[in-house]
Amino acid sequence: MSPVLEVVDLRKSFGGLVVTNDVSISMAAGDRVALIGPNGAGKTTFVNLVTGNLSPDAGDVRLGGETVTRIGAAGRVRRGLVRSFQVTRLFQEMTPAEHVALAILQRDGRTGQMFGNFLAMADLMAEVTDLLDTLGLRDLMCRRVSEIAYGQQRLLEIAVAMALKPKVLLLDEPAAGVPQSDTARIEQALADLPADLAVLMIEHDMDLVFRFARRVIVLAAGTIIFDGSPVEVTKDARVREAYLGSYANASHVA
Ligand SMILES: Nc1ncnc2c1ncn2[C@@H]1O[C@H](COP(=O)(O)OP(=O)(O)OP(=O)(O)O)[C@@H](O)[C@H]1O
Repeated sequence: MSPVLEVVDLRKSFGGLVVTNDVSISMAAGDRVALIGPNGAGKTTFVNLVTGNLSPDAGDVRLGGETVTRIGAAGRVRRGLVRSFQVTRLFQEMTPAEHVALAILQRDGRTGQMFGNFLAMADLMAEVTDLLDTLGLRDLMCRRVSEIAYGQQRLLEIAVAMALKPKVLLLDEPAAGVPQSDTARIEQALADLPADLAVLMIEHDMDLVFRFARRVIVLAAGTIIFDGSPVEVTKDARVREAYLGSYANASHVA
């Protein structure tokens, strides 16, 4: 299958520190990839380079075969590369329905036409309602974000990302900070993502990684030290040493 995302020899330094060291990965439609590694390994920097929030010193990013290295973040979103919206970027005074509606209008290049015509408005609201329903947020769609629980805000991030109809979705610790009682709902939302969507998730929670990912990439000091199956990752000596140690020894994985 031809890749939807290709990252080729990506390199980035901050001062004298090489944070992304000739990193290459390729993802196909339907991939479920977890990106793991110790704190400071360069995971967030890598995602920022892929999304266009940072410029690399060298290397290329390709989406569906098109080189987008010199295209900004908004242009990459239009081409189907979407990163989950961060809770910190949600507008506390706005409702989930308004967030999702704005994302749909942005996707369709209609942000100036929110109150265009009645039929278009009805279609928009139907799509908003459907999407929020899928994520279990329908009953909250007209509440302010400030009034809904943190776990629900994280679900709203996923809803906003999905409203943009991505081909590649990058998720940064989607369940971080969510109380244990609400993580099952987030895991369900991840399990329900469209089968043909390529998903790359940064995650520290190894139980979630092993339930979600069919492929694991390990970054350490800006270099990929492993790219393979979840079962193999626990057996890899370098990964155990750099990161997994106690988890693998506790043999949580079959
Ligand atoms: N804008 C910046 N300027 C200078 N150094 C930076 C900058 N951004 C990140 N770094 C450094 O780059 C290294 C990698 O950081 P990054 O946040 O990408 O790691 P990470 O793997 O995402 O870590 P964590 O798991 O803690 O989020 C760290 O040493 C960090 O201090």
